[in-house]
Amino acid sequence: MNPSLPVDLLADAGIDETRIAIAPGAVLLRKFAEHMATPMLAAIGQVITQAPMRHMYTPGGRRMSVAMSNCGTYGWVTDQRGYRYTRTDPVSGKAWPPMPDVFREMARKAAEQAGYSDFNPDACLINRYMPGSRMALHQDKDEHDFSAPIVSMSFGLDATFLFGGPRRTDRPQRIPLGHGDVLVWGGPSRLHYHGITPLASGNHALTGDRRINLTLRRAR
Ligand SMILES: O=C(O)CCC(=O)C(=O)O
Ligand SMILES: [Fe+2]
Repeated sequence: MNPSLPVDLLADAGIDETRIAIAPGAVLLRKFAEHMATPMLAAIGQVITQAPMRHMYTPGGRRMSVAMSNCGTYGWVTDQRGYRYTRTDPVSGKAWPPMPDVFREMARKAAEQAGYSDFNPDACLINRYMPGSRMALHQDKDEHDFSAPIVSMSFGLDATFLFGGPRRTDRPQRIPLGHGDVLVWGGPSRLHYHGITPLASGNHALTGDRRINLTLRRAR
């Protein structure tokens, strides 16, 4: 089977169905990372042997249903002291594992496709969703500079991404995300509220009973 064939036929017909505008500054790149899923999942496996996935606690004391780890110069953490980026993993006291080149390059290419040149992420959050795991509507606003976009990659089970507006009360769009899909948002939508509805159970050939998300950002 040649999975790229239907896309090529669409491209020949002048239809670019893989690149979908979501909002000003926000683009969904369907299956953009699919061809690199196997090496990327292997790289995630390497990272989490050094910085194991863990359930963090919100500043309000709630255990997050999503398990997380990080790689890159900075890692995003949350505990009773608040949401922030750290250079070291609070569990081990060691630096976060380096960001695999394959993550950095995929993120850079996706950002470019979405109209953001020279994206240079210094932080990669790894999110693991099991059935029932969710992420409530929030803004990504712990970064110092909002000029860089966010690049978010999905692997494994399908999810429903909620993409809202600049106010928490703005009614979100429901965007189905599948294996290999990459969502990029920045510019006018950089601070838009977003989240993930509770993951449905299922089985994926590469990830089994879970969804893995990589969220790449410029923290500093
Ligand atoms: O899992 C996702 O697709 C979204 C993750 C997210 O919004 C975040 O980690 O800030
Ligand atoms: Fe987010």
